[in-house]
Amino acid sequence: MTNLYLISGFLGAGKTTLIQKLLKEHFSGSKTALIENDFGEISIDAAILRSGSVKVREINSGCICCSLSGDFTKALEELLCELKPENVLIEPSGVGELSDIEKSCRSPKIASLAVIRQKITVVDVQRCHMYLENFGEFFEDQIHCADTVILSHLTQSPETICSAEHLVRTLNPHVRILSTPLTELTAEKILGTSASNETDCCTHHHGCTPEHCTCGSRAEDAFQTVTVHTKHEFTKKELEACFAELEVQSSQVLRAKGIVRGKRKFFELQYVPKSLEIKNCKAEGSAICIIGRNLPAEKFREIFCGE
Ligand SMILES: Nc1nc2c(ncn2[C@@H]2O[C@H](COP(=O)(O)OP(=O)(O)OP(=O)(O)O)[C@@H](O)[C@H]2O)c(=O)[nH]1
Repeated sequence: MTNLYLISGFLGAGKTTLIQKLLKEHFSGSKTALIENDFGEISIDAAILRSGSVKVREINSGCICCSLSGDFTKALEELLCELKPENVLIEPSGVGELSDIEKSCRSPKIASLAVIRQKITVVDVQRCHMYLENFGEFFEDQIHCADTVILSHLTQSPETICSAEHLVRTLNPHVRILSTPLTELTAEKILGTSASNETDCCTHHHGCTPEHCTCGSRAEDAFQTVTVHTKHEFTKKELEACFAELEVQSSQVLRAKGIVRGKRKFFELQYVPKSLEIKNCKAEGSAICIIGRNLPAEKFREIFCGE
């Protein structure tokens, strides 16, 4: 039996960061595969994770369990049959519903090949109240169905951490909450106690089965993505100025990420509201994916010298 680990969390919460840590510290010596689903035209996460050594299968656009439910179950089944991995890590898009992914993983075909070991949800303590208020249906489901919640972006005051913990507890009284910074948590601590039991933990039902799911249209109705392809060679300063302008043009950007060209190198861009990270990057790329509502696509193309 292959072990399945579901890693969910809202946009920008820290899923990929957690997966990178687990791959390095726990799964490196084992046959481990990763299924990635970015909400957008291209998968930035897959490009970043592929620059390591792990086998990555990506499913783009929409939500893996929903509009592409058949594709997801098929991709997972193929992967299980072809590779026979010991472990598969599944990262749904930030607007994927954990309950739906779980249902797909418990479908008869998959259940005969693999078993869910852990359902982990990463929760950004700085933004969780805002996300619950504005995107409750996606956010609640991810917490409600988790075995373990890892709190992220813990740089704020202890009160913020306490109120995030309280919010999580209200949505899922029995969940295990880890509130130590990710850098100080061991992989064993994260994966150690398998709280996952074989009963259907999730009482939230919205009438979808993996085969006939309507959630994809919900995610696609609620969120818009704009992908800007750009061959421009940026400096860090220029990129900072571009994102400052992006915030002027739209207050409804929830997430942006991309890989763009710099002078003789590539930059990985990670943006969540009010925070931009620019890192040197091994993977090559020339696109930025922006997620939010009522996005001015043309303005964004102008800002990033898009094609
Ligand atoms: N300060 C801080 N930054 C973090 C933490 N976790 C992740 N980040 C940063 O937040 C950004 C988004 O992190 P990702 O790991 O890509 O988030 P994600 O949940 O995979 O994002 P999507 O899949 O795009 O929704 C990156 O710049 C990370 O370096 C954390 O605990 N603290």
